[in-house]
Amino acid sequence: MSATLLPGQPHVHYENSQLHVEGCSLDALSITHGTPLFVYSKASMLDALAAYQRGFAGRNARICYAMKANSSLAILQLFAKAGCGFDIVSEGELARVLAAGADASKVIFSGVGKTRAEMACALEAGIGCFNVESEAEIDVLNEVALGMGKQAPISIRVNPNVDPKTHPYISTGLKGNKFGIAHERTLMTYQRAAALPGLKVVGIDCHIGSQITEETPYLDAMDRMLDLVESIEAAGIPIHHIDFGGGLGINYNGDTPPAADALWHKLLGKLDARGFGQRQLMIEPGRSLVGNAGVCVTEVLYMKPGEQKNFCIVDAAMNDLPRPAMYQAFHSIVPVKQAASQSSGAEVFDVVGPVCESGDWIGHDRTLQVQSGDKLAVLSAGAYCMSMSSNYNSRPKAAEVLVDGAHSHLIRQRDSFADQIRGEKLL
Ligand SMILES: Cc1ncc(COP(=O)(O)O)c(C=O)c1O
Ligand SMILES: N[C@@H](CCCC[NH3+])C(=O)O
Repeated sequence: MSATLLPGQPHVHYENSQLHVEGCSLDALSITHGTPLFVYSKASMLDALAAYQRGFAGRNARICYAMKANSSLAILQLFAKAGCGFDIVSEGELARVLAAGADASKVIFSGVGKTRAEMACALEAGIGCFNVESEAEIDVLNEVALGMGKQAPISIRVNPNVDPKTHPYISTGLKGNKFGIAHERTLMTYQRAAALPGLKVVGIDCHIGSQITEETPYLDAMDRMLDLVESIEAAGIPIHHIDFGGGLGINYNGDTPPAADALWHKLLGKLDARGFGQRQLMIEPGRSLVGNAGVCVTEVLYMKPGEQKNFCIVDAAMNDLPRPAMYQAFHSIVPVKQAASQSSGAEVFDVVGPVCESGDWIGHDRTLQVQSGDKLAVLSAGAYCMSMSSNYNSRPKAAEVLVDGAHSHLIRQRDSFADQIRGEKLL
């Protein structure tokens, strides 16, 4: 018996040439549940969480899982049971975390466009904090809270103008981004918010971007945040918690982000040095908790040799895995069964889906030894894949399985076509 680990995927390995997630064979799971199929490792998610927990040992810290990365109920339940709070960005996300058993007081609500209805719903549920993103939102939240006879707990999300050195679509902490309140306007905005009777200032927040693989942007952002906390407190407004957002990257293609515990060791050093070491901390990690825990299994439908390109057409598509089309993102693609001879017969293919768009690709120029009927696994598909999937081309959303050791649990069935047309009316 031979076990071969895959880089960056601690719970995905070949055993006797068959790809496994923990103790479950992906070939067997895809025979039972069909393809495309998302398969997640519970141990991988809990290990990723443990790295943050180690980093915060002995500190007053709360890990609020940014559920937009993967909002499957069973995954939310797993993090809720592990003691996490949640970072949400819509009423729909609030409904999901509450359905999964989350403690509302550990929920924080981010996003630049919260509606009055969403604010009211979150106030009614008793969430822990609104991360307010504009001066206009401050006034609306104050009005909504007063109308309900409540006070809304708030942090102001600061845009620290730090370059996270990531894809421009997932950078959020630069002046040109729509997120947060400009660093220079932060103090006056706190002073305004603190004077409003419907609001209670509890913290400060930032989130500078996603898939960050360097520590410098975090260290710079922390300096800027602590400067602000000092000036806000000097103006007589106490800041009970510091929320430092999420954004830590994962290994997709040889990326080497810092480990969560090592990064936080450095950041806590900064907090300690400036006397903020005992302040309550919050973070909002998404991708780094779930990204490397998931794979998407897909079956090869057709091999299509061409004059300029060879295509390997699979049954997963941009509606299941939108990241390549949206950000030219790279996901490793590996066979579910390793061929007897690794080198002979391998060719270079574009791996593409059935959707009617030239942008429907999963991998460009991949060297594979495949034929129709074979299965492939798209790696690092735990974050921003299922949660960004759609029914484009009226394709059903894929099923999802959570693996726990040798056990597998179907946590979401493939959509039915009846589900897709429910709620629509013929004229
Ligand atoms: C406000 C906020 N918090 C947290 C996250 C989670 O980011 P990531 O999945 O990169 O950790 C995001 C997404 O970038 C976000 O917009
Ligand atoms: N959807 C992005 C991350 C967005 C983070 C949310 N602000 C991705 O797949 O990389």
